Amino acid sequence: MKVEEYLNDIAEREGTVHLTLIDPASQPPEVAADIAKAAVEGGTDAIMIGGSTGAGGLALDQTLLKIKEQTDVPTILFPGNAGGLSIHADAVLFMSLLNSRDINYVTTNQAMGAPLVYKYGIEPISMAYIITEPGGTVGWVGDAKLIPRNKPELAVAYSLAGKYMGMHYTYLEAGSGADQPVTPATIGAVKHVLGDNKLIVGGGIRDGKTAKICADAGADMIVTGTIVEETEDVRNKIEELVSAIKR
Ligand SMILES: CC(C)=CCC/C(C)=C/CC/C(C)=C/CC/C(C)=C/COP(=O)(O)OP(=O)(O)O
Ligand SMILES: O=P(O)(O)OC[C@@H](O)CO
Ligand SMILES: [Mg+2]
Repeated sequence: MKVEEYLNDIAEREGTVHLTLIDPASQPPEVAADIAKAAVEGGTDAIMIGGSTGAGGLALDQTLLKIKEQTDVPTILFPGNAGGLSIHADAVLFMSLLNSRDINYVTTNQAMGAPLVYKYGIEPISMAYIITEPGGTVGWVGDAKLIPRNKPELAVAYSLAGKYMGMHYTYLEAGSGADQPVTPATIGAVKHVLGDNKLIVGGGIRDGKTAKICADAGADMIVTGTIVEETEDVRNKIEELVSAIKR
């Protein structure tokens, strides 16, 4: 089964998908694999691998290989640029940062990376990537014209544009480690216009209660990264998040 189908199927059956984001630059491959294994035991549906700085090359390949030794859920690349691709991944969130001012993040990295995706046989999942305030490192690196927190209509406009350009997924990002996630009002307004297209929400989600607010507002998939890196008991934390968002 394709990864996209696998995720959509879980979203339909269980209400919401949980994705664990691992930054290959944050820990050695063995440690990343231990985190991934505990996350899968806690009920996460797939592992996303990426980072906005220094997340490519050998560390990326080795992190993927170790994770694949320890887990059997799909591995999905979340590349900061064309260097964030690896032959060892199952799929890639093939995204355009729609509200970037920098053409590199709108189409150039995609063009430079596309031949590798083709050659390696990685499944591309087309995605509109939209960054809201506060935006964090990824907002800065991606030179995003950040959507104000209290302007759902701007997030709606970009999301609709992505849908009309044929992108299957939309990702509303508040930035890794954000003090607060995207507002429920923005999530709800975007999901309303997306209809069956899948909505991913991430950035600043640290507990089950917050994850549930995002899921109830309309998120089909919830991404958590920082909290997984920071917590002592990964399995327990993922269980908390997963049980809050699944029916
Ligand atoms: C499709 C291809 C080949 C490339 C896409 C290139 C684009 C559009 C990138 C968007 C901008 C960008 C820098 C995205 C990075 C996404 C990401 C992995 C963010 C989260 O990383 P963390 O490592 O959790 O956060 P920090 O970077 O803050 O550590
Ligand atoms: O690290 P956190 O805050 O969980 O954010 C995850 C993801 O949305 C970052 O791209
Ligand atoms: Mg990082």
